[in-house]
Amino acid sequence: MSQLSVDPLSATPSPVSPLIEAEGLGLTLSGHQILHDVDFSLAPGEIVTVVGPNGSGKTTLLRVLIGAERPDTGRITRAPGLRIGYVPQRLAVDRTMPITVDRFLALAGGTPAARAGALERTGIAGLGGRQLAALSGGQFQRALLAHAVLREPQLLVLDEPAQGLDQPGEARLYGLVAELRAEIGCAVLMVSHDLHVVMAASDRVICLNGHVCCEGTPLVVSAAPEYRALFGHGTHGALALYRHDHDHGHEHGHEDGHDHDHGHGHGHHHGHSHGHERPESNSGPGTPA
Ligand SMILES: Nc1ncnc2c1ncn2[C@@H]1O[C@H](COP(=O)(O)OP(=O)(O)OP(=O)(O)O)[C@@H](O)[C@H]1O
Repeated sequence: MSQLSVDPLSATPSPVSPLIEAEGLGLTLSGHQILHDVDFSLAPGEIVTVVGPNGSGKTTLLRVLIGAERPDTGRITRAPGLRIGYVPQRLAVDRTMPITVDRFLALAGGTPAARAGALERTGIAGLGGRQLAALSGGQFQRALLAHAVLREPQLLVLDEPAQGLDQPGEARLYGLVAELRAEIGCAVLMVSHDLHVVMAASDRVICLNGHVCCEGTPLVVSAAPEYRALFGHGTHGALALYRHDHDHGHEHGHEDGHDHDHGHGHGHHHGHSHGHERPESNSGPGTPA
């Protein structure tokens, strides 16, 4: 479906320029090709989730798209002055270095009122004086979100924002992400391993395995052969794959009770039949506003 805006002067619908548009992205690190031939486009207000096996390049793609990593090939166009709020995959807080939530937010700038507003928005009002290292997992992820929304971003980039949370906590966090999108009007680009969440909260899903295996609405992707080759059949595929891979050597206390799918799908499927279901406004070259 194409995204249109109405020009108040002419009252004629006009296509909305993408926030980020990229073509033919490729990146090799330490002699390993991490990404190749990746095309990408993100419209204002859209929620796009990247799924893929461990090591498939999801974090790297996010870093390339926000400009933290330079691709070897391809081109990226970002809307001029694009304000991005970023929650990285890992942020370790050293308990020996005390820092309160409010001081942490202050690192991103903003007035005390703006910081209080960000805490309010993310459901942790009143925790500003708490030590960052003393927060629960869910509170910590919310503090990271508060940091990311402080400057009213046009784009929120979230790399597994619900990691370490139990299922209800995960559902609440993604509910919050949807609320923030509605309130701020920002687009959201995130990495997630939870297909249920993807189905509920995303406008579009990109299945990545070094390249874009398939993309489209959650329903289209979950039925795509490329997706199923990676994650297996049924809605538990993605979750089970992730849980299994992360079950050894990590202390995820909440994982008991989940089915473990030992059919890894690590024979990475490189068939290129793109089940693309792109919004029309994303398919052509555009000059971002
Ligand atoms: N700076 C680097 N130098 C060399 N290899 C790297 C570097 N960064 C990432 N890689 C490799 O690139 C591959 C993709 O990593 P990336 O973190 O993007 O995957 P991912 O899909 O986000 O994985 P996960 O689901 O486990 O978080 C991995 O094999 C990783 O070891």
